[in-house]
Amino acid sequence: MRRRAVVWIVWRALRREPGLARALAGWSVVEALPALVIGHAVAGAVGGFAGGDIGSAVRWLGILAAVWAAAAIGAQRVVLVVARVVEPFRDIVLTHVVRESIEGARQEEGAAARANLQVEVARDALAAVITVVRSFLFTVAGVVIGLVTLAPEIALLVLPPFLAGLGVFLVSLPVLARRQRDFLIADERSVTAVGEIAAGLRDVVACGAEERMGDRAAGPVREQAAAGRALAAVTGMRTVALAMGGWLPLLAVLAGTPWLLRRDVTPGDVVGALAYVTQSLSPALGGLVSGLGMSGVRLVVTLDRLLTPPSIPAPRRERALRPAIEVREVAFAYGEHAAPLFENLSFTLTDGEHLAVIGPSGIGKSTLAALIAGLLVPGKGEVLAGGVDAGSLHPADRTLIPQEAYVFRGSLLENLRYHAPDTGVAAVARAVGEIGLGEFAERLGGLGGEVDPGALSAGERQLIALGRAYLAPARITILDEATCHLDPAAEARAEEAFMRRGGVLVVIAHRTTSALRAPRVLLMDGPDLALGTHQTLRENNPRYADFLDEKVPT
Ligand SMILES: Nc1ncnc2c1ncn2[C@@H]1O[C@H](COP(=O)(O)OP(=O)(O)OP(=O)(O)O)[C@@H](O)[C@H]1O
Repeated sequence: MRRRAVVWIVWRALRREPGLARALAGWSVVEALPALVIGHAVAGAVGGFAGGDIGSAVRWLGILAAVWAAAAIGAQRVVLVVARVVEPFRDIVLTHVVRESIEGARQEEGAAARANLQVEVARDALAAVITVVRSFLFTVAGVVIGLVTLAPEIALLVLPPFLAGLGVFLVSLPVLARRQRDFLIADERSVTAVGEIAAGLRDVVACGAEERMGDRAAGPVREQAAAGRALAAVTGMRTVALAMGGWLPLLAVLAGTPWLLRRDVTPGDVVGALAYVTQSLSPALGGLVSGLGMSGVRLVVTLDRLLTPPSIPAPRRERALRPAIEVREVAFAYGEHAAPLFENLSFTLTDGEHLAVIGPSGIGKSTLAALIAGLLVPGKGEVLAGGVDAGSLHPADRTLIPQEAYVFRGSLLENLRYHAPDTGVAAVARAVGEIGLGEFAERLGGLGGEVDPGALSAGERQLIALGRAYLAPARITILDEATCHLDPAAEARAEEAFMRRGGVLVVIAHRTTSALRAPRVLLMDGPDLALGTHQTLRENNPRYADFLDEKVPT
């Protein structure tokens, strides 16, 4: 379908302007003139010099120089004509993609913008393919005519190995195209995987999930390496084709020279034949092999993307609309012989739910946060976020703020809009008010005020990180003692802002007062975990009551 579409579009462009086909053919002939003339000119010049007819030799060289000059003009005109042939291709493909976009077949964010870029790439690739194939055909035609008119015996020596090399290349082309395509796709996958990890690197380090993330990236990287090796194997076929088609004819002429001389072929004709092979035939085959191998494959891969509707409908959007956490029979331990932190943990949080996790230091609260964020993998059971494995979440789908907040040198606005760069200033100002950043922003001189990370207190840094998470598009927010440097009133204000914001909120509590605000509370105080509301836990769970009594002075 793709190949037919390309041929159809090129055909339409040529039919729309019949003069275009004529101009392309005419200028291609001019461009290929040296391929036709070079052997005769060299043979004539050698014959002239050898026979003492310097005038004839110089005339032949003059003809060759004139032909090269004409070919240079021809090459320039060919570029202009090819540009006119491929321009309608750009318009037709782009119209097709935009129509699909409007009709909803591919309602991905930024699809049209990305398609525009890809269409440019495809157009350039098509121009390169047309240029290369056309140049090859006209050059080979020129060489064949030149050889046959120079000495048909030489054509007999040159053409069979050349055609064999061409055949090997054409046979290997589909496999080469497939392998190159696989390699490009594997390359993109590994870049995406590494890019996603890089985007969440701070969380990864904060949660000690380097190994897990390394494992996650290792799969695509290994696949890319395998695709690279498979590609290298067929690339060898290309070298064989080039050696057969480009260099065997040369050897055949050299080895056949005695035979040629016996059949009254002159030494000048033999040198002329060598010029045909080395200056025209071999470079033409090399150009076809590398041009089709690169531009042809790029054209096929890009058109594939453009003309085939995506088979996987944008999963991220849907997940973002239905945030939910499902922790199912999870067991986790750091290492084989370590005591398990959880043995059979299960709970579900739906959109709008808010859970506070409380428990003594070192019991595993941050570990639970990392499991929910998908930064750690449970030993048993599973953690789902938005219906998929939490480990496969895109970093933009959830926000995890650890204790030590990250801010960078730049304006307060830049710091706050880090995860949502398109947010309007009015929305940022509202978030500042909600989170309780107003006073600090005022001191800084407004949203444009410069943030100097070293000059800020830990609490101020936390407020900025909270404001940033509040504005982030993620609908799953995990605050891992992210308010520990705030005073209780500021902490309450920030948590309440997140509760009003919606989505799923998990607060790893630094103070037990967080539990009083949360509709659901998870008490971690040993392997038996208790989950309930503050009220039910207080009434039914003596450990919870003790824990609160210890922590909250009455
Ligand atoms: N990467 C790790 N490798 C091995 N053990 C770890 C690792 N991270 C944490 N631990 C251990 O796991 C246990 C739980 O740690 P975790 O940080 O989850 O507890 P916590 O309840 O969040 O503690 P705190 O309130 O002090 O932050 C602790 O004993 C800790 O030493």
